Amino acid sequence: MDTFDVIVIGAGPVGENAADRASRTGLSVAVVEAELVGGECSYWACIPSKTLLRPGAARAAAAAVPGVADPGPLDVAAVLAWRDERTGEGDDSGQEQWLDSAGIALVRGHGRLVGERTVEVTPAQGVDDDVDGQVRRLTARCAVVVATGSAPVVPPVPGLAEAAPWTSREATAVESVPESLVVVGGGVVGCEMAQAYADLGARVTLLARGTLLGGAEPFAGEAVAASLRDAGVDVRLGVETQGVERPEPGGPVTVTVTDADGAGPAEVTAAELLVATGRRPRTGDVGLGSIGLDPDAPLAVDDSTAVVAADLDGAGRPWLYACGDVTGSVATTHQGKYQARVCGDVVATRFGDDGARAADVADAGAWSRYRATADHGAQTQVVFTRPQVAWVGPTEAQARAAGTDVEVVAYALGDVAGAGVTSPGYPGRAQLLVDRERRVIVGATFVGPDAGEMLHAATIAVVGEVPLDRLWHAVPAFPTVSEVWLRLAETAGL
Ligand SMILES: Cc1cc2nc3c(=O)[nH]c(=O)nc-3n(C[C@H](O)[C@H](O)[C@H](O)COP(=O)(O)OP(=O)(O)OC[C@H]3O[C@@H](n4cnc5c(N)ncnc54)[C@H](O)[C@@H]3O)c2cc1C
Ligand SMILES: NC(=O)c1ccc[n+]([C@@H]2O[C@H](COP(=O)([O-])OP(=O)(O)OC[C@H]3O[C@@H](n4cnc5c(N)ncnc54)[C@H](O)[C@@H]3O)[C@@H](O)[C@H]2O)c1
Repeated sequence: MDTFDVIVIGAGPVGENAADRASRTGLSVAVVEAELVGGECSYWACIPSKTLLRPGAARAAAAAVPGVADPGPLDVAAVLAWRDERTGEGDDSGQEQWLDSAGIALVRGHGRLVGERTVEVTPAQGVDDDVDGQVRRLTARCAVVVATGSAPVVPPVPGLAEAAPWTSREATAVESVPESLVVVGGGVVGCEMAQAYADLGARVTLLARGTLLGGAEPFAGEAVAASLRDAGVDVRLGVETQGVERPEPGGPVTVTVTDADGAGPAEVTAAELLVATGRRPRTGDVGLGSIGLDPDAPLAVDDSTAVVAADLDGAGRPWLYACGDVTGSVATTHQGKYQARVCGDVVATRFGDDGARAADVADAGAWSRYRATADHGAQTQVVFTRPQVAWVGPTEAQARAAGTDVEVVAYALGDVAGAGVTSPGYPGRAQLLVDRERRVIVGATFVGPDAGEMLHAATIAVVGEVPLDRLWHAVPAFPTVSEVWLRLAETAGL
């Protein structure tokens, strides 16, 4: 059967979720996947990177506690073996079985729109495809969801592409750790991989155009830069990459940089080079031109995840949806899956049960399950460096630029009793942004060991718009690091 109610292009974490939710009112759903079911996150991003980072964090936590013997260097082979175990060594048969058990059809191959609600699937390189070298044409009775993710950007620096640099794929899939690594880009991937490779014993140089972690509060990037330097990483801020040379394929690579003020040039030579300069939504080869959309732009969506620029179907309903990295509005698995839950529920309700409940979607309020409202002011992110950096909502600068009069309330994590019994010199800081007019928290940043585990309390406070006076009654347990919430409330005047 080549006709389904819903076709999802891309079976990453986001596409899988959207397909699952869309099938819950009995709609037939197919997902088209060109590589591995589970997407970037499972095999070349979140999961491998976190397994590479966790051993170093565990070692540092143990080493910080008096009386614990020096844990010594990491067992690199064991770390890589654990990474392989967690990523399933590129075997997606478990994910395939899950799709099967959920009643979702998997079509392996490369999907492209060729008109309204029509998707052509062609063989994809290196994939055991279902199209047997043939082109297969799928028709969707109701909706098409694009969840094709994103691809790394390699900037047009002279010699860079020719040097065959690593992107995050090679960095997370490594079989042996190079003696030295130069990382271009001081964002999330650059900082996490600089941390991981320093932990694994490589001599690391991190080249950042500006400061580190530009999307977070400035104090977060400063803390990560200081800690990476303590770990032996050569962190160079405010440098511009001018050129790359690699005379022998696989041989040493030399990067030429200048300071922002033009000083230099200086050269950095290393055994390997990682480019971590951002990602772009994967829209270029999805056939968007066939339906009059710009293939070079992210697929902008409204709060119901309907693609804004797409035409409606004959009954006046949106038929094209998108979620995850491809929208350009989120770049994490958890926010993409949030969009996917909204998308799947919108599609299932709008088109399922013969459309009997379509009005539920049309009339939905901002905080209904049919609107991705948290995308606007409550996106979360955790960076798994040491210290970890975790935040929800806008930074102070972003909040002020949006016209919100915020009070900044900050407290040193090391000054709470729970930190004092965790380890001497416990580092870190918690910061809340309080809307002065409404007396609710609109943003929060935590920097410290395991800071990501403290984030969700803040996310609940932001999404729930919990008044500070009520938050006062949420009593953190003694002696935990989360007692910082009490200290923050006191600092805010309670
Ligand atoms: C190194 C690294 C570490 C990261 N760590 C984290 C983390 O710790 N936490 C976090 O939340 N996020 C993390 N991210 C971000 C996270 O990986 C992405 O946000 C997430 O993978 C997006 O999911 P997605 O389903 O939108 O896209 P993807 O995971 O990219 O999946 C898209 C899928 O679509 C398929 N596809 C694309 N085009 C087609 C086509 N035309 N036809 C058929 N199939 C197609 C692809 O093969 C792929 O399987 C990390 C990213 C990187 C690079
Ligand atoms: N823990 C997590 O949630 C996690 C981990 C890794 C990646 N991710 C996601 O993956 C996405 C991609 O990560 P990323 O680090 O590649 O992107 P990023 O946008 O976080 O950082 C890119 C960095 O590269 C710099 N840059 C851009 N062009 C440059 C150039 N020509 N020369 C030097 N520097 C340049 C930018 O100034 C920026 O600092 C992120 O948006 C992030 O959300 C998430």
